[in-house]
Parts: sequence; C-alpha cells; structure tokens
Amino acid sequence: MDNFKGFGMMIGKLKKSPKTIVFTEGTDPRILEAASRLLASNFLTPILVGSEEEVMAAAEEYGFNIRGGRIIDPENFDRIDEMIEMFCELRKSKGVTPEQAREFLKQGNYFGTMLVKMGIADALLGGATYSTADTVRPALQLIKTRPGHTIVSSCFILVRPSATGENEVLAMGDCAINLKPSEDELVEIAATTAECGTHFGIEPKVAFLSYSTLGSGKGEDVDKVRNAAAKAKAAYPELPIEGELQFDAAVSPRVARTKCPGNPVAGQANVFVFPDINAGNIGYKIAQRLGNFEAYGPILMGLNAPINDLSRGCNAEEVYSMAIITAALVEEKEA
Ligand SMILES: CC(C)(COP(=O)(O)OP(=O)(O)OC[C@H]1O[C@@H](n2cnc3c(N)ncnc32)[C@H](O)[C@@H]1OP(=O)(O)O)[C@@H](O)C(=O)NCCC(=O)NCCS
Ligand SMILES: CC(=O)OP(=O)(O)O
Repeated sequence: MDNFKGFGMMIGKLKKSPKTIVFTEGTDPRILEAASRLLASNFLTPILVGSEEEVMAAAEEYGFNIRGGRIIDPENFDRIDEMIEMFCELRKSKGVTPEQAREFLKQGNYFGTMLVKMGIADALLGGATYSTADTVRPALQLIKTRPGHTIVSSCFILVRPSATGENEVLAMGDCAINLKPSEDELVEIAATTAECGTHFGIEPKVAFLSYSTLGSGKGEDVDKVRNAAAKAKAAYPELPIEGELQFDAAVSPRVARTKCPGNPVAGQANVFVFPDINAGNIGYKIAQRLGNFEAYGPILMGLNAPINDLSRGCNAEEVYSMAIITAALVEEKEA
C-alpha cells in the first residue's frame, strides 16, 4: 500500500491536520493491530468502542499496545443523555422514544455513528465483524445523504503491481449498498465511482458493464445498462464513458478490437459500473481472491460524513489503510 498513488499524500494531509477515527469493534484483533500502528504514527488517533476492561484484555491477549488510545464504553458514557436526545430528534419522524434510543445506543454501530454526528470523532470505520447492512444502516438513518446526492453508494479501489512497476488501480461500484439500482442511480454510481477513483490517481474511463457489448445481447437488463450509459454520457460529457460493455471488452484491448474496434473506452476502462450488487460484489471478490488485487472499500460515496465499511474478510493491513483513506477523505470532502 505504501506505493499506492495518492496514499502518501493522504498521510501527508493527516500529518498536517490530524484526525480521530472511531472503530466500532474495539476488541477485534485486526482493529487492535491497526489501532496500535496508528497510535505509533501520531496523525490519526483511534477511538475504540467497547468496555475498557474487554478492550484492554483483548489488546493484551493479542499483544498490541494501544496505550494512548481512547476507549469509549457505550454503557458508561458521560454524554449519553445528550446523545439520546439527539438520536430521538434525528429519528423523530419514526417516533423513536428515549428508551428505544438507549437500546440502539448500546450497540457499537449506532453509538459510533453518533460519536461522529456529535463531532466527538471525525470519522468512523466498522464492519470487521458487523455485516455491511448493520454498519451502514445507522449512517443512512442518522447521517443521511450529502446535499447533491440522492443515494449513498460505494466504491472499491483495487490495486495490484503491474509489469511496468506502476500499480494497476481500478475503481468498481456499487459492490456493496444498492441492490438493484435504477438507470438514474447507475448514473449517480458512475459519477461517484469515477470521483472516488480520482483520489487514487485514476484518470477515469468508465465502463457500464453487462453481458452484452453494444447490442450484441438482448434483454431488459441490457436495455437498462445501455440507457444508463447514454444518460451518463449526456450528464457528464467531459468523462469518457461507454456502455453497455462486457467485462472482457472493457479491459482487454485485444477483445475490444474484435468486439468494438476503435472505441475510445473499450479495452482501457479503469472505472467499472456493475448493473447490480450481485454482479458487483461477486466481481470485486473474484478480482481480490483470484486476480491478486488488494481491495480497499467499500468506500461510501454520497454520505454526509466520512464513515466507511470493511469486509468481514479484511486483514489488519486493510483496516489500517482504510482508516487512513476514511480520515483523509474528510479533508478532501470539506475542502
Ligand atoms: C443498505 C441497506 C442496509 C439499507 O436497507 P435497510 O436496512 O433495509 O434499510 P431501509 O431500506 O429500511 O432504509 C433505512 C434508511 O436508510 C435509507 N436508505 C436505504 N438505502 C439507502 C441508500 N442507498 N442511500 C441513501 N439512503 C438509503 C432509507 O431511506 C431509510 O431512511 P429512513 O429510516 O430515515 O426512512 C440495504 O440496502 C442492504 O442491505 N444493502 C446490501 C448490503 C449488503 O449486504 N452488501 C453486501 C456485502 S458488502
Ligand atoms: C463488502 C463486503 O462484501 O463485505 P462482507 O464481506 O463483510 O460481506
């Protein structure tokens, strides 16, 4: 990850303006390892959610030094009344009572999200043990979408060394949040995935993926992807966009020469828009597990605060990198 384009700059930004990040799963060994590395570096301070006794015992058991880090126990938090009141206000359209809020806030995912909402933490990373749905739902309910966005979606950044010595870096969306995006949602996903890619040095060439290449296959799903690509081209004329494309036509210059010769995106795409979450989630995991790519994400796009998810299959290195990415994007979004 050290030679990841943009990663050094992210660390540089955090060094100039250190942040705090809350980890909702304070006793997980991968979180503890990442937290101990962050504590040694001084630019991103971890806040671990959990009982002090349990977090310290886990740190000792796994052999990680988390001295200097903050532990906040939802069961013993001095500002819990204020948090409950804010929670009820945020969920008043759903009629949430203080008793119900108190129950929600016993859970690290809701509690951690409120720490960000209250400004006690700058950013949040969860999902080492929570499912994506359980990590993201509190954010969708309490933080909501950023102005100018209609949905929260997600982007994965995939990185692997290439023969030229430069890393190959790809962006994929939406592999984690929206189950069956509409045409307009696919347009928004394309724009946010391309934007996310630019933070990692990608000059976006966007492929809307399908089982058909420019009319070679027929079906409602093909029509949806083709229409979405046409809408995206109209909405973002400055972005190179093509669709519908099969994955091979999108990435392989040789296949592109056969399937759609002369096309400016085919064969060179580096931003991939999947038609639905089935294709996206399966697709990124194939790249990660069989294609030797490191996968960073899901990075939530369109959310009104820097909160990100992890795959439960993550390792400590990915937690560390995702923490830095999450906190660094605070500054970029606010700038
Ligand atoms: C994201 C997800 C959890 C939301 O669904 P849900 O928990 O059933 O929640 P609901 O549909 O009731 O929505 C809860 C709130 O989130 C909002 N919401 C749901 N999806 C949203 C989206 N994509 N963008 C913005 N807001 C969204 C709803 O408007 C609702 O707000 P409200 O409570 O203030 O009215 C669901 O779409 C999901 O499970 N996605 C797939 C996650 C997954 O399994 N990924 C694979 C592994 S990465
Ligand atoms: C992003 C993702 O697929 O998460 P998980 O592996 O935890 O389901």
